[in-house]
Amino acid sequence: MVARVAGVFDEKLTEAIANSKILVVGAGGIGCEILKNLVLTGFPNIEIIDLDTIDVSNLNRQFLFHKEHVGKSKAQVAKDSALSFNPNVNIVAHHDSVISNDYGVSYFKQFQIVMNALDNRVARNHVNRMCLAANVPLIETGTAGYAGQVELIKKGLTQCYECQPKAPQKTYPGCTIRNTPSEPIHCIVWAKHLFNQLFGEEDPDQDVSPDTADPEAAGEAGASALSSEGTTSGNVERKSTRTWAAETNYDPEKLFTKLFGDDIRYLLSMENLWKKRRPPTPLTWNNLPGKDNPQEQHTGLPDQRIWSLYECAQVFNASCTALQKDLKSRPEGDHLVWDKDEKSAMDFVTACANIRAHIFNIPIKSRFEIKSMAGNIIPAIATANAIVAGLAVLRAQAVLRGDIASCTSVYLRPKVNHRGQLFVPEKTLTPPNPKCYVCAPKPEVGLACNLKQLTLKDLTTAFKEGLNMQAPDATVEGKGLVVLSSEPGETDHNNDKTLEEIGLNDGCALLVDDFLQNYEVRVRLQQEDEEKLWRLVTDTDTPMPEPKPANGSNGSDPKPGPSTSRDNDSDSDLEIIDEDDDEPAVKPPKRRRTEMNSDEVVELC
Ligand SMILES: Nc1ncnc2c1ncn2[C@@H]1O[C@H](COP(=O)(O)OP(=O)(O)OP(=O)(O)O)[C@@H](O)[C@H]1O
Ligand SMILES: [Zn+2]
Repeated sequence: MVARVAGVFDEKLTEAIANSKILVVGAGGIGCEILKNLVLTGFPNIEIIDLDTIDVSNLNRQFLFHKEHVGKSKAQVAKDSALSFNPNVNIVAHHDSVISNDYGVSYFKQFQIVMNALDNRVARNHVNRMCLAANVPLIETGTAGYAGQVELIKKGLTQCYECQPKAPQKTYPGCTIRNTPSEPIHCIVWAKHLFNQLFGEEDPDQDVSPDTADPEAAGEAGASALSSEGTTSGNVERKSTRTWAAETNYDPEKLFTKLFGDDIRYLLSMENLWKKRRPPTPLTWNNLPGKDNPQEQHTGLPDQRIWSLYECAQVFNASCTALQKDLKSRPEGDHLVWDKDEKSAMDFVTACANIRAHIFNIPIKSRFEIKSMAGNIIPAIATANAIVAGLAVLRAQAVLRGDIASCTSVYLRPKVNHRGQLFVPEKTLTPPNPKCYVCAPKPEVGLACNLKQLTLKDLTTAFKEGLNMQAPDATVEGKGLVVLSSEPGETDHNNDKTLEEIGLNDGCALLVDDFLQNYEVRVRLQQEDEEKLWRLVTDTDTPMPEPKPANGSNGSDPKPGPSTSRDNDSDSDLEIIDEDDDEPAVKPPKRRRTEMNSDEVVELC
């Protein structure tokens, strides 16, 4: 292996590699490449964690996996394949989530470097905190299509993964989704919400029924709707879609009639909506176009063929039945999770999105196109993964040499820029944000909420979802009074009490900590009567300190530096650079991190 060939690396690096232990988190597109590079470079001790099993769709770019491995643990197969290149490496594979109690701070402390090859923000945030707590350098990687990035996160020296706020996820106004869709994506989001309402985790923000509070309808909806013929069938009564469906035993015809007939008639009765728009056309189960049309000759892949409306209804029928069966086979209270790779789930969304699109005169799409839009799929490019993994291992070598200053973030651009660069390095390390609510010496954040309404249960959700904690404990600052305990049963009896009821008021500060993450943050409560239950107030306007030119970097280069922004549709949380010649060289890059999970956040309008 390279590190053992005399003269390739200097003695210091050869020794550092020989004594190193590296953790790779994620054995997907980038993780497999990193593992292969580490093994071929001669790194002797590696651990790899991945929670997933191998899917056939991974085989086109995850070259440690082959057809016979489908269904097997990614971590284990990655280990076995990598050992075939170099059987002398000590690799430990964990088929597990990195967000597990088994991987605490002391686990992380045994590594010289952690390398992230993940695909979601929650896991990235978690590893970021573990590495800060353990004071282990973290090399964070990501790709989106042909673009990619590698950045080093080192406590006290660089920004952490959470130093800059992430741009919000792509949102669509709730009334567009529920009342006035105009693009295929609106129907696809609606169909995914419908899946959750019927079979998944019910979320009140994902209501799919007509929105009578739509300001555009200006209150005239209710009266005319109630008097209209189509709403006498019980559908104006706004009961939960799940309750209604269960009462009909998920009868596909009845569901179809409600969703694509009665609800559409209800929408039509909101006349203001259709003054400047083409009104939708309600459908009837027994009278759908396309039944007698022979399938047109189609030469592409089956998934690329566009279904007739009749076929959509057939698929709706079959997928509803299959999903209901799946739901019924699970323990009481369990639910399905939408997955683009689950046949019935994908069929259901394709059929519902297309039926709704037809109703609203929106072009209908093939299953292939809908899958790509519903799953926010940016094609994963094997070469981009390989380049990023190569850069990551070069950075790992620099860290082991002690040359942290040269480990500036590097961006892989989809095309060469006007300076002929495909790889664009930052000129300097970007220092930590002193106001970061994760890596600041005394992390602090505001929580704006209505103290009269927010319950302790909601507070737990705010800490889990807003602060990305796994098991928060909270006490009142200065009093030591325990407000929330992660120990089951300790504070559960207060779950439904509001913050006001337990004596918390405006300006009160809580000390909130997560034992697993070794993370504590001071949370100031701020009374606010907003419609949103809670929101975090971060000090994001604080200007970043000027970065000092790093040794060995081209910090004195008078050429303008890159400004960065994130690809809003990226699932891999990637920063894409736009070159901006007007930026001064020393100005710190403005960063916006965004990440699309497959679920869009829908804002109420
Ligand atoms: N909490 C976690 N713990 C361990 N591994 C994780 C965790 N979250 C995600 N991963 C793993 O990170 C890897 C990311 O790889 P990649 O981005 O190539 O995604 P993929 O799931 O392999 O591909 P695709 O999403 O395109 O189907 C995946 O193998 C995934 O299982
Ligand atoms: Zn930070």
